[in-house]
This record gives sequence, structure tokens and C-alpha cells, in this order.
Amino acid sequence: MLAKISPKPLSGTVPAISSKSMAHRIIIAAALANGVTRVACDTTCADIDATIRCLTAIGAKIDPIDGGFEIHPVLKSLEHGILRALAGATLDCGESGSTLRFMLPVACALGADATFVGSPRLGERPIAPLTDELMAAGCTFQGAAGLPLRTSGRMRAGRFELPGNVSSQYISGLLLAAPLLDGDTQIAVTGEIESRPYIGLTLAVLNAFGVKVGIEEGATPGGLPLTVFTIERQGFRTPGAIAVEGDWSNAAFWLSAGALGRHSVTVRGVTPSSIQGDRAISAALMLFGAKGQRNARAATVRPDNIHGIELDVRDIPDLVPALAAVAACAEGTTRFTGCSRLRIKECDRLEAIATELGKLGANVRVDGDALVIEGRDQLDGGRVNSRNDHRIAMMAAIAAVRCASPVEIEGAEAVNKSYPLFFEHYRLLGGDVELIDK
Ligand SMILES: O=C(O)C1=C[C@@H](OP(=O)(O)O)[C@@H](O)[C@H](O)C1
Ligand SMILES: C=C(OP(=O)(O)O)C(=O)O
Repeated sequence: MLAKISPKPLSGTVPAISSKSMAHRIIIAAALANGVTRVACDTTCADIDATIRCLTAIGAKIDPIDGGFEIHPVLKSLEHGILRALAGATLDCGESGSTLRFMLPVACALGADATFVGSPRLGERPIAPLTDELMAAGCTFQGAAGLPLRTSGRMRAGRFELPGNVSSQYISGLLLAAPLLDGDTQIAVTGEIESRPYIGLTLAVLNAFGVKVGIEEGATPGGLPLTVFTIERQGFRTPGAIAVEGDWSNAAFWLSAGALGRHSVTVRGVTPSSIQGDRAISAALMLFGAKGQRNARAATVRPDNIHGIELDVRDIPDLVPALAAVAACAEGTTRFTGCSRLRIKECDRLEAIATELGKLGANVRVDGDALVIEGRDQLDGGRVNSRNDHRIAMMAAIAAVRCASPVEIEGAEAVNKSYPLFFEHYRLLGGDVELIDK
């Protein structure tokens, strides 16, 4: 699909969609719980659907209800031996890194012999630090590098060791699986943990399902930071009903459009007290010089003179595309440091930001693990390629606000990964988008 956008400032209010990161965790915990859970989740997307599909493949029953889902857990099926009958299940993770990295340890902890499949790009994203640990715990994997990946054997409890700087999703996956194991589990993470707020999300969801996790911070004999999570065998207790929060990671695109345009933009349904790390978008936009306000239910950003900043993005990788569009139009130089993990997302997002924003006339370069952007008052416009990455498509769409001529986005359907309503909401804010099926 080609999206043709005529430059126009966006303004007004848009509703937040449901947080994809929260939804993955809540739906998985509910599927492992001791009873039925009603999950309030207004919107879904390809990635959330992938997690639902995988849980259904191993015996959960997930029924859509008004405003969300009713989840009948896998473990009820287990009691009836259904899981054994499902040996040989296929878990299709689509494009979703979170689904693969969370469901792989969960399936191994349940002892489900399963085949994981997914998109070619998902098969290229690193998984070895996780599979190595699962193999050391008694699981076997068949399949060449990447996907499909066939698991067998049940994972044993014990000590797992992971690096802190590849993907926090490995740690979240092991945390979700650990309560199911026969014994005590320690997850030792060496080095500074990047994307750390996402682990906070996992711990919050575990807590909501009654799972207790001990955390100890220390150092390795070599002086590196060492974080050890300790989890005993325990059940997931359903809270009965639970709501998925509004999504800050995608709200970031609208708030950034507010900073780039001529009028204020409000996202209704995001909470400033959220534990989603990407709520940091508000503070980052203020750092650029934009103005804004937040209340318990909404965030607003209005434009002002924006100038370049220095920002370490290790904990907020998903905000970088939106922030890069802002930096492209901020006076002076912006330097985002700690960008290395952007190379292993839906595409090499670091290179894609530089190349695709560059096609619109922005002055962006990659400098090692940093992204350096010299701002211009106005961009030119032009044709970009989403690289099948939702956040690259959304970045180009909001950059159009400051372009002199139209922006065309090839592969615009990539937004479906996290935000199928994106272009509808773009129009809600007054944007002029034509979508052409190709
Ligand atoms: O746990 C999560 O929900 C996520 C963690 C982050 O990945 P990394 O930990 O690999 O950086 C983030 O980029 C991803 O979109 C979602
Ligand atoms: C990287 C992302 O997701 P995942 O890792 O779950 O594919 C994302 O949503 O930007």
C-alpha cells in the first residue's frame, strides 16, 4: 500500500490505542492463570494477534468480548491432558519479536513440543542468548539458524545467565516462564540492562497475577553490574479482570507531530503515572523546547521553538523514530546515543532512519552507535520506503507535517504491526492521507 500525504499541521485530540507491550504480557499471564480473566483491551494489532494465536495453539481459549478478551487458561487444558495431545503445535509469531521471545520459554516451561514460525525478518533477529540458556536447562531445538524452530523437552529450574545489552525481551520471557518450573529459578543479568523499563512492565504484570520476584543488584567479580531475579515455583492467580493501559510508544508519534506543527495535539487515554518507559516522550519533547501538559488521562504537546538535544536512548529504543523526525526540524544538532539495539528491530532501524528521513531532505548520519541530526526549518518531502517497519512508516508520516511537498510511503501497511488505526487517526487530527492499494 502506498500512503500519499499532503503536508498539513496536525491538531486536536486522538484516543490512545491499547499498549502492545502490556497486552502481550497480560494475555500471556492470563493464559497461564488459575481461572478466567477478563482483559479490557480496546484495540488490537498484528503483534497482539500473534500472541493470542500462539496461546490458542497451546490450549488457551481466548474469546473476544466487548472492549477486550475473555481468557480461559492453558493450564485448565493441561489438567485434561490436552497439551500432550497438542504436541506438534505450530506457534506463528508473525513479525513479533516479543511474541517469540516470550512464548519460547513459556512453551519450554510447559514442555510443549512446538514449532515456532514467523516472518523472514523475525528469523534474522537474534535469539541465541535465549536458546543457549534453554538448551542448558534441558530443551532441545531443531532447525537451522532462525525460524522455523522446533522445541522439545521440558525446561528445568535453575540458574540462567543473560547479557543485559541484547534484548530485554529474553529476560521478560524467562520471568514469565519461571513460575511454571519445578523449583527455584535465578536469572542473572550481566552488564547494564538496556530497555530496562520493559522489565518493569513484566514485573508489574507478574505482580498483578500474584507472582513474587526477588531482585538483587550487585557486581560480577570483574566489576560489571549484575542483576539477579529470583522466582520460586508458584501459580499465576487471576485478578479476575484487568485493563491494558493506553500505549505511550505509539502516542509518541502524535505528541511529536504536536511539537512539529503549528497547533497542539492531545492523546487521550495515556497515563503519566504509567510504568511504560516510553512515557519519557513528554520529557524528551520538552527538552527539545516544545511545551506541553499532562493530566491523569491525557497528554498534550504544543509547538514552540525547538532546538537540538543530546539524549541517551538505551531505555527507549522505540521512541527514536518519532524523536528523529522532531530532531530533523529542530534548530542545531541532535545526538542520540546508545542506539545499537535499533539495528535488530523490524529492520536495521538505525540505517533506515538515516536513509529514509534523508530522502525527505533531512540531514541525518549514523556515527557508530549514535544518530546525529542537523535540523532544518523545513524538509522537502519525497518518496520513502517503510522497510516493512511500522515505526519507520509512522516516522515519515509525521515528518510530512514539516515538508514543503507531499510524502509518499511505500509499504505503508507496515503500521498494522502495532497500529492498524494509524492513518484513520492521522485523518482525525486533520491530516490529508490518500491510501492506494498496490
Ligand atoms: O518487552 C517489550 O515489550 C519490548 C522491548 C523492547 O525490545 P528490546 O528489549 O529488544 O530493546 C522494545 O523495543 C520492543 O518494541 C518491546
Ligand atoms: C521492536 C518492536 O517490537 P518487537 O520486538 O516485539 O517485534 C517494536 O514494536 O518496535
